[in-house]
Amino acid sequence: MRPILNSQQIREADAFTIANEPISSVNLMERAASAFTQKFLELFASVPSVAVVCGVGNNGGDGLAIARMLQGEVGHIEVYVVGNLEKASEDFRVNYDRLGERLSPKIVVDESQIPEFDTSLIIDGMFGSGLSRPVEGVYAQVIERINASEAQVCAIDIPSGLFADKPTPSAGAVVEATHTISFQLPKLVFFMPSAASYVGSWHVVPIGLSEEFLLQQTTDKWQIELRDIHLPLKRRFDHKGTNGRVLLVAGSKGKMGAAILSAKAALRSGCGLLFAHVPCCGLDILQVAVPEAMVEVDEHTEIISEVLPEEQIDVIVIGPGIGTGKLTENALAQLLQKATAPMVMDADAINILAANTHLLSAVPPESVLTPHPGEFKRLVGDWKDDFEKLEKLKAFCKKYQLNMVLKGAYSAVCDTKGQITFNPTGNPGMATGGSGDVLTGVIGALIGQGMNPLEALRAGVYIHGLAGDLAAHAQGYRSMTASDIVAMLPQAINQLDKKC
Ligand SMILES: NC(=O)C1=CN([C@@H]2O[C@H](COP(=O)(O)OP(=O)(O)OC[C@H]3O[C@@H](n4cnc5c(N)ncnc54)[C@H](O)[C@@H]3O)[C@@H](O)[C@H]2O)[C@@H](O)CC1
Ligand SMILES: Nc1ncnc2c1ncn2[C@@H]1O[C@H](COP(=O)(O)OP(=O)(O)O)[C@@H](O)[C@H]1O
Ligand SMILES: [K+]
Repeated sequence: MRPILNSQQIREADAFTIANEPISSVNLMERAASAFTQKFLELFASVPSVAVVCGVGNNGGDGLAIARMLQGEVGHIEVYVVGNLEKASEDFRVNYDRLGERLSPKIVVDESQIPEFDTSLIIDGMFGSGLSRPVEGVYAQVIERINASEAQVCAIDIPSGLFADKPTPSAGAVVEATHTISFQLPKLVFFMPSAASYVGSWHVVPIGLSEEFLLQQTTDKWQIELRDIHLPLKRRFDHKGTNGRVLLVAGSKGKMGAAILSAKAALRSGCGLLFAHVPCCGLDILQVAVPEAMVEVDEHTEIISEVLPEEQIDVIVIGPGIGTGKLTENALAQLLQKATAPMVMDADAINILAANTHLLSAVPPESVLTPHPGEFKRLVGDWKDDFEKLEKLKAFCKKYQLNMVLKGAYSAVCDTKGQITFNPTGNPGMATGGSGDVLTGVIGALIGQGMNPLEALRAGVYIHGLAGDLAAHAQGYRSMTASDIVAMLPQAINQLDKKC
């Protein structure tokens, strides 16, 4: 997993690398600028004109080095330095001197000197991880002008004005980048919905910071990587009884689709036997749609009113489409009394827990909850910003000793110790009804096959997002449906199996 470190730790990583590689600070800047330039040229095939806007710290130093490296690679280049040159950092000065006559920078210290920015692209190198307070004054005016321009904006390391690891006060100006090329590690704020319009699409480039130092750092936030996913092996003598016996409790009148999507997803994710408990009205529907499932029928015609857990069930998946009526609430409460297998609780099962929080202590250990932000809010109340949302996620998981995935772009998986891992796969095309039901089935099947629930959660969100990406590639973001995600599960899982 890729650690997500705070600004202080990244500064220390820079310093450790400089002292121990060893490499001079200005050569590390050269390496960073070169890594940025290479990625930039990959992203932007032909750039007629670019303005490089620099502060006087090391982010600005990067900007100067990048401007030098882009000579001959892009069309017209303009360089601006915002701020007082007397306060410039040492490495900024070295790069200032290296610029040469042709790129002679224009200095901006007051409003009258701010250009219109009519280039096709702007590189933002005003502030990076050294930002220590909200951006105001002439810096804020430059940012406003950048944001008002038609140009695409590519930020160096982080958009200027955005704090990497804490809320940015609304008073401070922030660059609205279309792209961000960041050094070595992603910043925590990149995973936050509220920062999306500033960060744009982001990319991380290695700059050779000491791996030894990075791995020693303490953090509770990580990003899932492909190499972290280890699917359960299929062995020659496996049989359906050893490949996971999953009980799916899902559906109600008018919402049998949720049960079908979860059931298909579980079967496509390798589960051996799928028992589906559905209301009477769902029997024919499910039998026809998913012939592989064994259906047990509730006494009630339209809803789930009583669930008797089968013997030898490895995992119980409950929630998609079940509704929150009193009888279903009772059925869940009874199930919680009897169940010993871990549970995957989604959708209305979470809504029932939120309305009856005394039930939370009865949830079997090692169970997982899969709320979207609306369901999560019902469980924990509102939050004032995305950082507080993550704190609430940690506190909830620790208090109830549950694993949880808070779904959305960069779904956050949290374990019982409060460690959070963000999932990088997935796309906005997945914001369509039924996508979450698919995820529930995938996670249930992986737990059923013997993965521990936390590993199953991480692998499940990764596979689900990858299948979503493949579906978007095949169908387009706008047209893809949850069924298309199910259809792409085999390809996604095959990709992971090939990597093993
Ligand atoms: N050797 C290194 O330390 C490396 C640093 N790198 C670059 O250096 C950046 C960090 O550089 P710095 O630490 O010099 O800091 P920045 O360049 O981010 O900021 C410059 C200075 O601006 C001042 N400042 C902060 N907030 C302000 C505000 N709101 N208004 C006005 N002034 C403000 C502070 O005194 C700060 O030190 C990274 O983001 C990255 O781009 C890279 O070149 C990699 C190597
Ligand atoms: N913009 C997005 N980027 C990546 N994944 C997304 C995005 N929007 C939704 N998803 C994923 O799609 C799923 C939606 O789940 P949910 O809201 O429960 O849908 P439903 O209740 O309709 O089944 C989640 O796994 C979520 O992470
Ligand atoms: K920047």
